[in-house]
Amino acid sequence: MTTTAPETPTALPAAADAHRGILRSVLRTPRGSIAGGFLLLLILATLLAPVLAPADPLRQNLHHVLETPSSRYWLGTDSLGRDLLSRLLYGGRPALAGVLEGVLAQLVVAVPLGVATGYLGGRFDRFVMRVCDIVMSVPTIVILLGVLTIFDRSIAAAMITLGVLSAAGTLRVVRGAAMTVRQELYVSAAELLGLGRVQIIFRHILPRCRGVIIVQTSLFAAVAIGIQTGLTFLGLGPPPPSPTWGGMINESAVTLSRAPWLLVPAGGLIALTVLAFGILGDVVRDVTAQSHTSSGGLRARPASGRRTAEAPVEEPGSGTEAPALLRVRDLDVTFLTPRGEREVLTEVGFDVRAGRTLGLVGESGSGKSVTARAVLGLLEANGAVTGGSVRFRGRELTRASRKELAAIRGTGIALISQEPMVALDPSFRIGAQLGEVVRAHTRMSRGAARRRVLELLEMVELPDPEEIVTRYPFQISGGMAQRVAIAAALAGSPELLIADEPTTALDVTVQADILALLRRIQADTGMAVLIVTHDWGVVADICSDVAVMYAGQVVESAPVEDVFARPSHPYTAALMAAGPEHAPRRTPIKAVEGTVPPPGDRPAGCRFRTRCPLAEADCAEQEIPLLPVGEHRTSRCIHTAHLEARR
Ligand SMILES: Nc1ncnc2c1ncn2[C@@H]1O[C@H](COP(=O)(O)OP(=O)(O)OP(=O)(O)O)[C@@H](O)[C@H]1O
Repeated sequence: MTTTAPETPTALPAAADAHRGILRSVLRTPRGSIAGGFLLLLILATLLAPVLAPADPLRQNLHHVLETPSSRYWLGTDSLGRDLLSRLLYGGRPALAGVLEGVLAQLVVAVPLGVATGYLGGRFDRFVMRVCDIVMSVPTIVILLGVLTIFDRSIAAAMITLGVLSAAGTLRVVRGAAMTVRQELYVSAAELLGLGRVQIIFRHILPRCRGVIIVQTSLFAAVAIGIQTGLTFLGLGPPPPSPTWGGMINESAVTLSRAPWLLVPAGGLIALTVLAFGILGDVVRDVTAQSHTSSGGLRARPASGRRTAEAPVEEPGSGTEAPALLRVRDLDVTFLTPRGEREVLTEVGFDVRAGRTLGLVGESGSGKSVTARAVLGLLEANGAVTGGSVRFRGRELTRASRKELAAIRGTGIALISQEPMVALDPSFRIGAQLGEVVRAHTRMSRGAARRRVLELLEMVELPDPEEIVTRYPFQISGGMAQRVAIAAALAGSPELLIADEPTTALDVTVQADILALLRRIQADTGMAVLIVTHDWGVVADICSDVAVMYAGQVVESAPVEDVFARPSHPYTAALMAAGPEHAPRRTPIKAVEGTVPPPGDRPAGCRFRTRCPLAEADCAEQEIPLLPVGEHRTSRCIHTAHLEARR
């Protein structure tokens, strides 16, 4: 699970392109440029109809009826001798105005509600979805005919109604996109850094939904033009002799056998317009899909692929009397899976004291990440804290409201993650992102926030902060991104920093620098650190206390020197079998034979007993509690004496 990021700036030209603007990317494709160009010309031509039209669209000339195209009448004339080109140009105005009215109505309803429901979820989401179900079951055409009757054939009223009714479908699509973006780590990171919900929606969610919004708008425009012309074909809307595209089709139908050409200009233009909107929607979809693929490396990893750790302790050995800043006790977390409920954490407990660093260690699947997420109140939707407590500065977090948690994040507790790149929104420059975080915590002017950003970048020892602020995340290396993430975490001067494998994704040479930086910042600020790691080198380098996790429990906790000197759980001993003094620095924890049993498959009694060299019959008899094994030390083993004897 360890991935190493190259220390050269990540080259993602496709992603860079994607972020330069959907419109430009669309216009670079042949289909997009033709469809876009056609629509642009159409809009300009209809707007400039009074200038461009060769004749008055209402002027009749009964000497020239039903003419085919000629140098005088470029597109011919209708049954009353009116110039078809002029009527088409003028008729485009109500058609495109109708589309605009419908599109605006749809956007006004669908975008705010779609983004809000996708991001916020919960009861509000469920209520809006039920309303959507009802709206979608209503027969649109019947409502439109009713509206036309009530509003005296007003096409504007009909198109606005069409937009509102169609918003239900678009809302669902936008909601889906917002839900996906909601899972991105940079959104969690923004929450953790203390950004408000409205800020997150405008800065992170909405920009990432714009692709689907444009696609939906284009496709709706294609439908709207069909409906607008259909209604005018039926004689609704502006009464004759006002030119409308639908009306022109209607007129051509009357003389179809005598003058079939009459159908071609209006019919062709409507078909081309519908086609152009459709193609534009397709191209935007392709372009945005490409941009998502090309920035695939920046997406959140699935939950099971992440790491964190915790450990249960009564008084995890710290050797100091400082009160615990973070106190976790008997924490149970359960996930609802396709195979039923699974208790992933059982009675996890540990303390993190001011100025100290607790390392959570354990193999993959031991529950480290879930512990960290539970502390931060960021469990996935299928997970819940089912027991125990998480207290920060004495305040219970498991029952805290969203608002209370938001107030603590960033200024109380901050997070840096394993892959800093995913915690940074690829669409914004570093300076803008950091500035936003700084301003979320302080009521600074933009200028003051900019100075603070430069200060923070200097604090994390980044060379040339003035230049760094102008770069996008994909233009900096993994090590630099981690420093930026640390700078963002420090913006709110947090008392506790949770570092989820902060060096795992980095090049070995950069890992030591980042750890040294963390150590220095901790010494300067006195903040507490909870660090999740697989790496005994990291533990030795930076931790003052250790909590070892196995199969959803803390099995040992102690001051770091004690653990290295004399592990008091066979699992810890097995993990350290190579001996930290012999193990190369910053090497992953040595694997113990076998694997961590998954939540549904844990043995009764001691969870480690199936892999334990010291296991005896009594290990299976009952769950083993955390037992004190010395000052500030606890172990979940009833045979520690045997461990001593084997030394
Ligand atoms: N959303 C979820 N739904 C169901 N099970 C989950 C979910 N998230 C985590 N788990 C399970 O919880 C257990 C602990 O996972 P966790 O990611 O905390 O382990 P970890 O010790 O951090 O491992 P790693 O170091 O590989 O990240 C695993 O068995 C995992 O499958």
